[in-house]
Amino acid sequence: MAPPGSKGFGQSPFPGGVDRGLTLESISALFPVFEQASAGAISVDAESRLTWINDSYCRLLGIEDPEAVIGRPVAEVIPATRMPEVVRSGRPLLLDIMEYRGQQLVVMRLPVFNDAGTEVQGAVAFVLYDDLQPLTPLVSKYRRLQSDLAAAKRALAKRGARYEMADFVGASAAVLEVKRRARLAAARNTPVLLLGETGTGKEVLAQAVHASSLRAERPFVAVNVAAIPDNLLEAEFFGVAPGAYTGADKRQRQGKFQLADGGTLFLDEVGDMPGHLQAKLLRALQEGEVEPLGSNEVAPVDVRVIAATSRNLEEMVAAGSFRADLYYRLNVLSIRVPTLRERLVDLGILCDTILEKLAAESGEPRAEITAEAINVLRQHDWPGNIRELRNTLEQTLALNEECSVIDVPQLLTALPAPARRGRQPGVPSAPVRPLQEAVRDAERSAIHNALTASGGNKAQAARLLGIPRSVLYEKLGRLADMSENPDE
Ligand SMILES: Nc1ncnc2c1ncn2[C@@H]1O[C@H](COP(=O)(O)OP(=O)(O)OP(=O)(O)O)[C@@H](O)[C@H]1O
Repeated sequence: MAPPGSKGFGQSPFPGGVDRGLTLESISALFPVFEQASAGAISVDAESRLTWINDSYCRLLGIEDPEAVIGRPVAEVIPATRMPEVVRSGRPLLLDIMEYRGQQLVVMRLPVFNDAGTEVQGAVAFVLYDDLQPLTPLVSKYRRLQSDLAAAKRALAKRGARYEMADFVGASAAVLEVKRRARLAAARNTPVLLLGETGTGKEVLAQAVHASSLRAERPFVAVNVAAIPDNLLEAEFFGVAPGAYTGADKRQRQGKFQLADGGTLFLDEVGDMPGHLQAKLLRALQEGEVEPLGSNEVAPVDVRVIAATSRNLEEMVAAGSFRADLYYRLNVLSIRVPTLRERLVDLGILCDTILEKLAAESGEPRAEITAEAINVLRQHDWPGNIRELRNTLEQTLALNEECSVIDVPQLLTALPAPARRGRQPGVPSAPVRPLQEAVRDAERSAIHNALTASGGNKAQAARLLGIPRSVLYEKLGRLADMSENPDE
């Protein structure tokens, strides 16, 4: 039956029109059909007191003396009933599952209106099924879909965070301390600040903290502040309201904060954040709300922030280029991630893990590395840290076909020049040459090192070298000219 006021199409089944709720008169024709087809029926008055109950419902509920329950509030007789809600709202509950002493009953509840259709004068209810058996296929399909959904959500969350605590490899005292603090961070919900040079594993650690936290099943969203042009950062972080500017999407575009809702947002290179956005980030952290670009409304977000930087934030605060209030907000729990130079004892285990990963990625047999080769690696300074170590091992394998054991000669094909010279005190490490030539070679080697460490990323290499990107391009151009005309 169409509810009062609803629209429909085609020829109406009720030519006289339907403009009232169910009245006693209209329900009386249908009542016997429902009553006999169902496993039980009751009616209540405008105060939700039981006015009538049939035999089968009494049997179902185990009521021996029906007279004793008539006139009592229905909720006293059937504690899980929602009849009072139907009487109060005047809205039917067409299908509901109600628990009664361990059984699950599928029930339908309908409000009953007075003749004028203006006031609820009670309600009737029918037990459609007293056993879920006939609904089993439906229920099991629902359960299967629920568990597929949960599995898909878990897989999605894992895709966000690929690393766990065990992936932060190392057994040195410095690494054990890092892991102790990371576990502490995982158990809390406060912001975490990861400090360390490029390639030391800050992102690995951020993912590990997320994976060990209560938010592990929720998203892990990473954003590298240095990699996004300043004018796009605000939209990237906080999203864009529909039609915020000419050409903007008609729909709302979610920012990283909204995408990370319920989970963790990893802000890499937070020291590169421009001033005006630092204020907005501070507000998001303090108030737990964000304001999409072009919107005057704020939206609540529940995000745990892990920030990382290779820059000296304290110095930046002193110089006025990083807000002190944001710094203190981010620096609730800080973890200094050690450089590879500080934990050379971990070289062996790191090489082992990296070679294992490289084999899994390429499908080739796993290569071994000799103790002598590791000794050579120990001589190097590793400005690009573990990322550089990984690149060096990857290049060694690429340059030495079918290499099953990496020994010193294989390693030297890929290792940047300075480490090859070794450190022999008292013996010149290279022939004495004119200073200009030595400086040029040192510059070439420093640039080569930085590019290897950054995996060819020139912006990152320039940062490692402590020079602007434009200067790096200029130097690369000059070095290229020199290799073409070596006598210049
Ligand atoms: N402790 C570790 N154990 C194993 N692998 C590591 C470890 N730390 C880093 N790596 C590997 O080194 C590479 C660089 O790590 P990651 O990106 O986490 O460094 P980062 O400090 O965040 O660098 P950046 O500051 O340049 O973003 C990755 O390939 C990562 O798998």
